[in-house]
Amino acid sequence: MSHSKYNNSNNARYMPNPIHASTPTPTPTPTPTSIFLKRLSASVEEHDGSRIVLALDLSNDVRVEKVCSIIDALAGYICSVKMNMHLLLPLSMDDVKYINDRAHSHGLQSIADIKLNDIPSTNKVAIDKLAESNFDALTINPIIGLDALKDAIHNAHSRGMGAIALVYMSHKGAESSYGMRIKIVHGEQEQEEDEQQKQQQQGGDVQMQLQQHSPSPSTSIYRVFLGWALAAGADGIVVGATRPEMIRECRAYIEDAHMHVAIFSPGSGAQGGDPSAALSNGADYIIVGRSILGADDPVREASRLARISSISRG
Ligand SMILES: O=c1ccn([C@@H]2O[C@H](COP(=O)(O)O)[C@@H](O)[C@H]2O)c(=O)[nH]1
Repeated sequence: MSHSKYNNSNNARYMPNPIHASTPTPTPTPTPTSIFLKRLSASVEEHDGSRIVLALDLSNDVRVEKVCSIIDALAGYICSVKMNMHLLLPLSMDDVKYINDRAHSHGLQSIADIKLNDIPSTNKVAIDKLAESNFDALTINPIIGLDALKDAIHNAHSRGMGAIALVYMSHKGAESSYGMRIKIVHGEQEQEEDEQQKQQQQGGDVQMQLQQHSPSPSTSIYRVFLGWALAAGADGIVVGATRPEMIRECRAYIEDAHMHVAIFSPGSGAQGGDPSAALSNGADYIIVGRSILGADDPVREASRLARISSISRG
C-alpha cells in the first residue's frame, strides 16, 4: 500500500520493528470507522471543521454552572470536551452527567480522561459508571496488559463508548517510561535466559552460552502499546503534540495496518507542542486546556486554534 504524506519510509528512525511481529498483528483488511469516531467526525462537520478537544481543567471554583457557561461560550469552536480529575474528583456523578448533557446539546462529544489502569473487574465498574454519566469515550492505560486492554475496550464498546489508549504521553520526562527500551523474550528463550541468570548467580560460565544466542529483538514500550492498542481494537491513541516524530511513526503504522484509529494529541501551547506540527505529522485531534481556558480572550483563542486545526487537516 502506498501511504500518503505520513509514510515514513524515508525516515531512518522508522523501520518495521520486531515488536510488531511479536504482538498480535492487526488484520490487513481495512477496519470500519468506529461508532465513536463517526460521532466525533459528525461533530467536526457541525463545528466548522474544528478538531479541538477542550480539556475542561478548572482548578478553582469548580461549579457546574461555570463549566456549562464555558461549554456554551466555546461550543462553536470545538468538537469535543474532555474531563479528567480536575472535575471528576470534586463533582458528583449527577453533576458530570449534567455537563455531558450540556455538551451533547451543542452536538459535542465528551471524553472521560481517566487513563483507566486497574484489574478487569474494577475497570468494568468504572466503564459502567462512565457510561451511566453519558460519556462518549474514555482513555485507557495499556500498561494493564493486552488481555485487560481488550477486555476494557470490549466493555467500552458494548456500552457505546469509544476507547483511547495512551501510547506516548506529552509531558517532559515521559520518555523515561514510554521511550524505555525493552527486550522481548518468549517461551524457550525466556527459560534459557532464566537459566543463564541462575548460572550467573551461581558463578557459572555464561559468556559462552550468551554467545550462542542471537540477540533478542528489542524495542521501545510505546511501540508495544501501539501494537496492543490496534490489536485490542482501540478507537484512538494518545500521542503528545510535544513529540511530532512519534505522531508520524504511529500514523504510518496505523496506515500500514489499514486501520481507522484516530490520534489525539495533547501538549500544545502550555506544554510546548505546536498544534500545526502535530496535525501535519498525522494527529487527528488536538487536546487543549490551559492555552484556551487561561487566555485573556478564550473565545478568540479557541477560534484561532479551531481555524488552525481545520486548515492543517484540510
Ligand atoms: O499525554 C497526555 C495525556 C493527557 N493530557 C491531558 O490533556 C490536557 C492538556 O492540557 P494543557 O493545559 O493544554 O496542557 C490535560 O487535561 C492533561 O491531563 C496531557 O496533557 N498529556
